Amino acid sequence: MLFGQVVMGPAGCGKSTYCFSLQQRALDSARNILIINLDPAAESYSYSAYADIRELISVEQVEEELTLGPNGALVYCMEYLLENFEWLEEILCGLLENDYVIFDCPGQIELYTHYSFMKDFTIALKQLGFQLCGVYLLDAQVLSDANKYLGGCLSALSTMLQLEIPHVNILSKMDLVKSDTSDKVVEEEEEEEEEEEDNFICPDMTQLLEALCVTAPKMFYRLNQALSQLIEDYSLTQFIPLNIQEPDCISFVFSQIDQAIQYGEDAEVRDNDILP
Ligand SMILES: Nc1nc2c(ncn2[C@@H]2O[C@H](COP(=O)(O)OP(=O)(O)OP(=O)(O)O)[C@@H](O)[C@H]2O)c(=O)[nH]1
Repeated sequence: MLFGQVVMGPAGCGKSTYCFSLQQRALDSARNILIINLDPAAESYSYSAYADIRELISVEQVEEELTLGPNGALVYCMEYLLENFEWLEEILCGLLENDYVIFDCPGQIELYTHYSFMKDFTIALKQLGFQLCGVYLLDAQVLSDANKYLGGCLSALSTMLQLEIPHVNILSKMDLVKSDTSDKVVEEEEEEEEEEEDNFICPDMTQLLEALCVTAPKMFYRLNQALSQLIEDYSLTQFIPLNIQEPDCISFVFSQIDQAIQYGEDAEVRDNDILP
C-alpha cells in the first residue's frame, strides 16, 4: 500500500511552501517524503523534487510549439501527462513501503473544478495501489473578507466533490494573520473544549451570514443563507490552520490526513456492505 497527498489550491496559496515544510519536518519521522512537481509552468520551488512533470512536458515548450496561450498550454500539458501516464508509472514503480508521495499541483483551480483531469489522475494513481488524500490550501487572508472566504470554501467543496477522495482543508500562512482580522469571520474554539479541537478554525455560520449581508443587497439574503448552510452541512467549516513556524503543526496535519484516509477506507467498506 502506498500513501500520497494531492496538494491543490489557488495560485500563490502556499502549496510548494507546504510541500517543502512536509519534507523538512518529516526528516526525523518514519516517512520518506518524495515530492513530485506536477506544475508544468513552475519556475522554481524550494523542495528537492523526486520527479518533475517538466521532464516530460512544460508550458513553455507547448506555448512555443503549438502557439497556445498559458491556460491552453497548461491544460494540454495535463492531458499529455494522462496520455503518457507510463512516464509517472515508471517513476513510481520503485517505491518502498515508507515512501510517502506528495503531488504538488498547479494553481489553476479550474483544473480541479471544471476539468475531469485531476479525477482521472487520482483514479490512475489508485489503480497503482495509492491511498490518497486531497489537501486543499486556502490563503488565510481570505479570513478578512466574508465574500473571499465563501468563494474559497465553495472552490474547496467543488474540488472535494469532483475528486471523491478523502479530503482535508488547510488555511495556510497563519503566521500572517492577526487575531483581530480572523475574528471578523471566524472564532477559534472555546478554550475549555477538547485540546485537539483547538487546532481547528470553525467559523460561526450566523456570523458569516451577517458579514455577507453587510455588502450584499437584501435580495441575496436567502441565497447567502443557503450557501452558509451548504458549507456547514459539508463540514467545510473545519480548516486546519497551518503556521509553518510551529514545529508541531506539520505532525498535526499528518495525523488529520491519516485519519481522513482511514475514514475513507472505512466508508468504502461500509458502502460495499450497503450497496447491492
Ligand atoms: N509568511 C508566509 N508566507 C508564505 C507561506 N507559505 C507561502 N508563503 C509565500 O507565499 C508565496 C507563494 O508561495 P508558494 O508556496 O510558491 O505558493 P504556490 O501555491 O505553490 O504558488 P503557485 O505555484 O503559483 O500556485 C511565496 O512568496 C511564499 O514565500 C507561509 O506559511 N507564511
